[in-house]
Amino acid sequence: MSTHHSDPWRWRELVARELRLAPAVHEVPVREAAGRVLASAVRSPEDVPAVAVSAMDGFAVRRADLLAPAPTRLPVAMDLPARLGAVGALAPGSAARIMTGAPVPAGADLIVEVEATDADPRGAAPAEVVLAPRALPEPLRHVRGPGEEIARGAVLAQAGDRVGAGLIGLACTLGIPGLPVHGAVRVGVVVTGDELVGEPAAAGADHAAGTADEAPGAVRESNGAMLAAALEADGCTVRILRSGDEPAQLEAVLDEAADGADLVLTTGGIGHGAYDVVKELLGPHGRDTSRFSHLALRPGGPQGLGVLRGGVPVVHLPGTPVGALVGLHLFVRPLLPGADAAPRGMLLEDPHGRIARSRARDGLVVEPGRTVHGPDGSTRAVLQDGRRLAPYGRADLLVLGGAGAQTAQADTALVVPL
Ligand SMILES: Nc1nc2c(c(=O)[nH]1)N[C@H]1C(S)=C(S)[C@@H](COP(=O)(O)OP(=O)(O)OC[C@H]3O[C@@H](n4cnc5c(N)ncnc54)[C@H](O)[C@@H]3O)O[C@H]1N2
Ligand code: MOO
Repeated sequence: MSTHHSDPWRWRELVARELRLAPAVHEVPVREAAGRVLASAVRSPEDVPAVAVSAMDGFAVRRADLLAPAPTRLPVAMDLPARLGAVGALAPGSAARIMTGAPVPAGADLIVEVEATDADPRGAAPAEVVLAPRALPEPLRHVRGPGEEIARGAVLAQAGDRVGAGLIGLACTLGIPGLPVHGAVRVGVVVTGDELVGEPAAAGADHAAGTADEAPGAVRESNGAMLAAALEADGCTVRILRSGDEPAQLEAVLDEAADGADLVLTTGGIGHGAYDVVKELLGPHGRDTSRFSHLALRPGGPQGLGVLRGGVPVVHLPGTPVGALVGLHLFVRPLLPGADAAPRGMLLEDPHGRIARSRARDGLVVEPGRTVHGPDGSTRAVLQDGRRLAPYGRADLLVLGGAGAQTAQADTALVVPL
């Protein structure tokens, strides 16, 4: 790969900087927010607990009344279950039987757990109790103060977090009725090429079986369904459209794709040939609204980005299916709210040393890998055998090699989950 090719990491930054997706934001009822991506941070509207409550079943007392370590006999003046209703003050020289979660009466400053008394934990409250803690408890022992669990204003989750069961429980605890989540990112995928045959693969459609033999040079369209599968896994909704290699046709198809979309992707037509329709229409000799580059990246070298009519961002991916898939994962997924696209280090099993050898090359070299969990608790990326497309049948990782993916440990590679 020659050195004039641009750095893929810088391209990734450029795409993220220039193309901002603005998917709709909805406030949805808490139960419907599960699995969606937060559009803004969620803060606690109140203190939890709202007032001081007991953390133990036992007796609320005034510390000054305890003779500990000697036992103390006190009359039981109140019985406080964890129920609704106002709680009066505790008279000096008396105890209140109290249950876990019940508000601590004014005047009481600690709880003696029932195990440290002579009281029967069941049945009616006794008239008197002997309190025998081993030592004099610290002030506020077993009292949970206001805001001790959750302080009012505390950030419970950040924008971009996926809503999980924990946040749903918190929202219910706090009486938060709805959460602000992103609507699905609507993506128009435009596949280009006069050689493509078969119906564009609508979700659930029986995909174009047998049609490739109908004409010499025909290629079954596969990028649409492949990219849609990856995008839908990130919660996007996808429309697949097709264009031939005529700029006028592509122009009309792009207008249609951009209508109601947050993002448009194209595949094909960005190489160095005579019929590169995407480049011809949108590049410097056409509308000049997209820029194109050949990155030091294999596969997926040719890439582009721009803005369509109506301000809709567009990413141009190469036509080769593996190049398009790599481009999607490296450059498009980082734009999608909640997508898990960050490269991470993983132990690598590479029996033929392909990644190690690739490190002599510029930029990034991408190979398909599969996650394997060892009996020793280790997780490893195992490189899949085969050329180009075939090993992607079982791949769940992109394994990054080349000089642009050096890691500190030789047995570790950067991977991106597929
Ligand atoms: N002179 C040079 N030629 C090429 C270079 C180069 O550096 N110098 N780079 C090569 C690389 S790398 C790639 S990748 C391709 C990119 O070209 P395009 O993005 O214009 O892709 P197409 O030519 O349209 O298609 C390439 C290949 O993929 C098949 N294809 C396209 N779309 C689909 C689809 N939707 N489903 C299935 N298959 C598809 C298409 O039939 C071609 O076989 O440029 C190289 N050339
Ligand atoms: O960059 Mo291309 O054919 O290697 O996808």
